[in-house]
Amino acid sequence: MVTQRPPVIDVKGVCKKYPGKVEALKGVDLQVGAGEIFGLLGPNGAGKSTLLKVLLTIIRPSRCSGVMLGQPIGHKKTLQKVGYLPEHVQFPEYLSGRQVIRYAAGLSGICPKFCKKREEELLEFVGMSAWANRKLRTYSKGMKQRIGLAQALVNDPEIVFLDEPTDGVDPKGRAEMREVLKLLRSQGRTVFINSHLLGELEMVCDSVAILNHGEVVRHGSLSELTGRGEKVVIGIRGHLGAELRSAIRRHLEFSMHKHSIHLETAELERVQPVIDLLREHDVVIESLGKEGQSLESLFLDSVDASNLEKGAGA
Ligand SMILES: Nc1ncnc2c1ncn2[C@@H]1O[C@H](COP(=O)(O)OP(=O)(O)OP(=O)(O)O)[C@@H](O)[C@H]1O
Repeated sequence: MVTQRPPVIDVKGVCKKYPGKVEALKGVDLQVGAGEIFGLLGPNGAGKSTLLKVLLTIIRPSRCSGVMLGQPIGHKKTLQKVGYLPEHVQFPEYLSGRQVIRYAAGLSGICPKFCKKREEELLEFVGMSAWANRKLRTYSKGMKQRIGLAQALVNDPEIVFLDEPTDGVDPKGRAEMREVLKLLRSQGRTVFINSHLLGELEMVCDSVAILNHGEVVRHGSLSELTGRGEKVVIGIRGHLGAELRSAIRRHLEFSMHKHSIHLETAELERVQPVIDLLREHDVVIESLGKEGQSLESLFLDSVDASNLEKGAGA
C-alpha cells in the first residue's frame, strides 16, 4: 500500500528527456496522500528537481499522465493552490523579509488590502516577526529559508513544494524548520520535500519515495519501508533463565535472539518493567531502541540494489 490517504498527487509514467538525450525521468509513478509530509530522495542527478518542476509545470514533460488536486497536471486552478520554495533561491538581499512576502503576495494577485494581515500571520507562523523589517543580508541561512517558506505560503496553498529546504542550514535552523513543517501538516496541508538530508526526512516524513536514475526504486510509508515502530529491541549481555523468561512474558510477549530480545510493543514506556526485571537478574543492558532499518541504510541498500540490477542488465 503506497498511501492510505486520498491522493492529492497521482501521476503515472512521467518521462522527461532533455535536449542532448539526457533521460532524467523514465516512467515515474507516484502517489502522495493528502495532509502528509512526503519526502523525495535520491542521489545527485536522480531526477528529483526535474520531477518537482514537471509537477509545477516549470518544465514540460516528454510524457505524463495523472492528476494533482483532482485536476490534470498543469491545470491553472491547481497551480493557484500550490506553493513552492525553489532550491538555491536568491531573493534580493536589500529587501526585508516583509518585502519578500509582499512581493510574492503581489505576484499571487492578493489584494493589497488583505496583504498586511497575511504578512503578519505568515511572519508569525515562521517565527520571523521580530526580524520582519531587517534586510535579508542580515539574516542567517535558516532565517532566509523561513522567509522563503513564508512566501511559498502566501496564497494559502494545499500543497507546498520545498526543494532542499534545509540545505546549508545549521542544526538549530533545521529543528525550527521541522517544527514549522509539522505545523503545516497539522493544518491539513500536504508538504512535498526534495532532500538529501535523510536524517531530517526521517524525523518528519510520513512517506517517502527513492528515485535513482530517473526511476522510483522504493515508495511507501516510512514505517512500512524501514519496518520501524513495530517492536522494541533490548540489546543484552548475559543469560535469560527459564524463570526470568516467564516473568518477562507476564508483561510482554517477546522473541529471543543471540544478543537481544525483541518485545511485541511499539511503546517504549511499556518496556520499563522488563528493564527492571533484567536488572534484578544482573543481565547487562547494552542498547535499547526500535526494531528496523534507518532511512539511511534503506536508501543505500535500495540505490545499491538498483545500480547492481542495472549493471547486471547492461
Ligand atoms: N536543463 C537541463 N538540460 C539538460 N539536462 C538537465 C537539465 N536539468 C537537469 N538535467 C540533467 O537531468 C538529470 C536529473 O537532474 P535533476 O536536477 O533533476 O536531478 P536531482 O536529483 O535534482 O539532482 P541534485 O540532487 O543534484 O539536485 C541530471 O543528469 C541532470 O544533469
